[in-house]
Amino acid sequence: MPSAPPASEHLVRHVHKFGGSSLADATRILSLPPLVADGAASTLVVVSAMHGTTNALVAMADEAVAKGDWRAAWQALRARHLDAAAAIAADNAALHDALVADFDALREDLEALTAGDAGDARIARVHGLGEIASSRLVQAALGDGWARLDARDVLVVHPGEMGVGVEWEASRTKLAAWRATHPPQRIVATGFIARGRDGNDTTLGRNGSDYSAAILAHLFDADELTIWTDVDGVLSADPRLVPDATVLPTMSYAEAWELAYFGAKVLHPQTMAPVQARGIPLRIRNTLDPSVPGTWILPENPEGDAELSPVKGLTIVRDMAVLELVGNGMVGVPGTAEKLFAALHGAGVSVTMISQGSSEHSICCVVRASQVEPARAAVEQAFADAFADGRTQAVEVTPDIAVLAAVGDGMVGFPGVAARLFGALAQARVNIRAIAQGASERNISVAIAETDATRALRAAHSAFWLSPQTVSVGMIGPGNVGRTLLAQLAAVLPGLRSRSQVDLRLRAIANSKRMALDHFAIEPGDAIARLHPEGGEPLDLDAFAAHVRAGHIPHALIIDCSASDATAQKYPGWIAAGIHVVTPNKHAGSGAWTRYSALREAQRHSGAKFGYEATVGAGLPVILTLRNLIDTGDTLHAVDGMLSGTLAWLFNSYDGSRPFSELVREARGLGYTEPDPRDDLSGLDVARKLVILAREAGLQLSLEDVDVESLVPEALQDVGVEEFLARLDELDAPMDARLREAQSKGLGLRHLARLTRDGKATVGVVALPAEHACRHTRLTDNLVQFTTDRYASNPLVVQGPGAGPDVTAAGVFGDVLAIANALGSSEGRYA
Ligand SMILES: NC(=O)C1=CN([C@@H]2O[C@H](COP(=O)(O)OP(=O)(O)OC[C@H]3O[C@@H](n4cnc5c(N)ncnc54)[C@H](O)[C@@H]3O)[C@@H](O)[C@H]2O)C=CC1
Ligand SMILES: N[C@@H](CC=O)C(=O)O
Repeated sequence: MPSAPPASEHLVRHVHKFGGSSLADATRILSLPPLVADGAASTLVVVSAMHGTTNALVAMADEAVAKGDWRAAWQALRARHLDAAAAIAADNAALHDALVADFDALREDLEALTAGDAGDARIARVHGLGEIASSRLVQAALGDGWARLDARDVLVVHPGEMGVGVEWEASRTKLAAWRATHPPQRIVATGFIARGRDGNDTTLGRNGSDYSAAILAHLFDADELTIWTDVDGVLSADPRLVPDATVLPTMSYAEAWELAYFGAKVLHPQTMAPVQARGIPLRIRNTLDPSVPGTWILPENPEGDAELSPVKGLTIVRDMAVLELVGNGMVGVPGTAEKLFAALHGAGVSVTMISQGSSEHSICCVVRASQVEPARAAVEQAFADAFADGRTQAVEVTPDIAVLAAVGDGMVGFPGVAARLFGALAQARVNIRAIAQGASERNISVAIAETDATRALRAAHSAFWLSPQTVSVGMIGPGNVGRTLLAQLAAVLPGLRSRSQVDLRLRAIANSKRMALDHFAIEPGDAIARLHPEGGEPLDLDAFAAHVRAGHIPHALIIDCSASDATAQKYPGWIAAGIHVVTPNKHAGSGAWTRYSALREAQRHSGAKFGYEATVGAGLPVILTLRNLIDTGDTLHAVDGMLSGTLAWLFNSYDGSRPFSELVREARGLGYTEPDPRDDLSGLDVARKLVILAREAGLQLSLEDVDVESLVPEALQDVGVEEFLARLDELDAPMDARLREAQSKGLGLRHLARLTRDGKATVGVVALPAEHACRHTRLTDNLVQFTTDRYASNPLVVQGPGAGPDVTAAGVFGDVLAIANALGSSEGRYA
């Protein structure tokens, strides 16, 4: 850690550092000036090499040392820089000449390497040429009034065990000398390169420009350091692995250090120390979108920050191995740990994680896979005596390990963080091999099998960053009901998210032919467009379900708004896999008993819910009412009434003034009928509802047990839907005769259903007197009477609109919300 200077000098106010991605070509370089024109009177810009340049230079140096051919690569790199110079400042001959001289010097170094005249300084000079060249380009792009600082003239460093260390006093002296010959002005400085104590060229190590910028910010006593990159800031996890990773608005130096050390790529791990020593705020911003606020890295997290999540970020380090020293004779013996770690130190092995149970029977540590064999050999040698006399038994190595680290200042003194992490890993079936948490409580690390790494990271991330009521939703069947439900979701979801923890993410949509899957979320209002024309991909219900059941989202739910038996076939499997299912589709509830029992059995095992309230009475609470009666110990004697919205509307409207067929067409147009209206007219739809209610009441009823009167003439039973609709008027004469006969007796027609406790079920048209309750219904009203022990002489009645896209979609939505609400914990988000 550098020491703070005696007094604050503020030689520059603001240091900006641009990485290779911000310097990819002349266009990007020309876009930098506005980013540094922030009003600061004194500014220092630190640059990396142009994108890909350092890799090219390293490859050239390797090629030269191997006496291979580096000339074509040299030529290409030179041309790239001269082209960029021409694009940035065509008439700047000095810039052109300086670059030509740089590349001539590079060629001389490469020739020397080829000739066998190697040496670290020469190699470092080759590696660092990219920063020399890019600093010239950036200086030209920034225009007049910018001096160029070759960091080798100022920075003095030495190699150390923890990486390159800075010779602060020597560097300050050199800076003072440099400043004496350079009037105060704005400066462009090279990143990455420096001088060693011996005066030779050296570098700060790969990706060391962040570190350069932090050192220069410290030396110039800057007020602020901005590191410009190509991402929006520091993310809560690697977004390539965790699609829901979010940009962290703030973090502390300590958190940033832990995250960088444990593999977060956005910062070089050594960057923090120089800025921390002076408390210089560090900000990560995106050159591609400067409007994004980015991430502030500050001495302390702002107050209230931990309420967002006690864990700031999660990282995964792969290619690790667990090394465990096991021995009965180690218990209570002082010095064992010292001996073990001294042996590892002696072998140059870096230890990432240490864990020892209080029994002291074994000490376990995690090391890089590439170092595990030297580590094993060193430990075996150090404990040779203990092995010989049996005090230690084995050095066990478990390969293919990854370390998952959860980092956050907010974990300090916050109960339940470890429980949440371990709970999430357990739920994702990730076995933990070793655990380490320092007394700082800022980092919990777990060693897991490398094959579990991505799953573990996603599960842990969702546990800390997503609401426990985040649900990955897939919707099948955007027809009358489905389309209306999408509109309801579009209207309600934004408010729902802001006033509750329920976070429904529509991630998949399918019709009978195609499906569209989205990693994040589809706006409900855009969902249908995603399928048209020929959008998405061919429908595959298994792939659809697998996508909905994303590992990184806590819960999954499929809404089936089709009338398809094929989709209903899938419910038991989906429910067994933990996917909740909500549907107005009656096939599963009323279909084959074996499938129905399989579905219920799957529910018992997985705990996933099956919401099918809308299958009876659309949005009315019919199933809920019956379930409450049964669950509270009542006994059902009978259910009877009107269970078809379509037939209710037809018989409420049919007075002989218009043909029956015309009314059927109108009911279809209003979205009351089933996709095939014969399902209504044949009584099948009502029979399905009776079966659903019977099963809910504990009766093993099936469709074939229901005595159904059909209104569909035999000749129309087996034709296609279109032909049936074309020949609808064949219904008119028989219906007309029936109506007239009823009217002649002062009666009116109604479609009724009845189920009794002995399993007798009937469905059909009945002529009723004017005083009958079913004659006092309106439009699509369903009227369902439950006669029970408690409601014996005066049945409990549920009445109201029983068909139509609006009320049905609302019934489906109600089921979805009931499930999502039940997923929440009563303890609050992170309590
Ligand atoms: N309309 C209403 O008032 C009520 C309807 N229901 C039920 O709601 C469901 C939907 O009814 P509507 O929206 O009127 O039907 P619809 O015919 O307008 O829409 C059905 C949708 O399902 C899709 N689909 C059909 N077969 C499919 C398959 N094999 N795989 C995937 N998708 C498939 C179609 O592409 C279409 O998007 C039906 O099960 C119906 O019984 C339940 C209560 C009331
Ligand atoms: N077609 C059905 C719709 C609801 O289940 C009806 O009319 O009742």
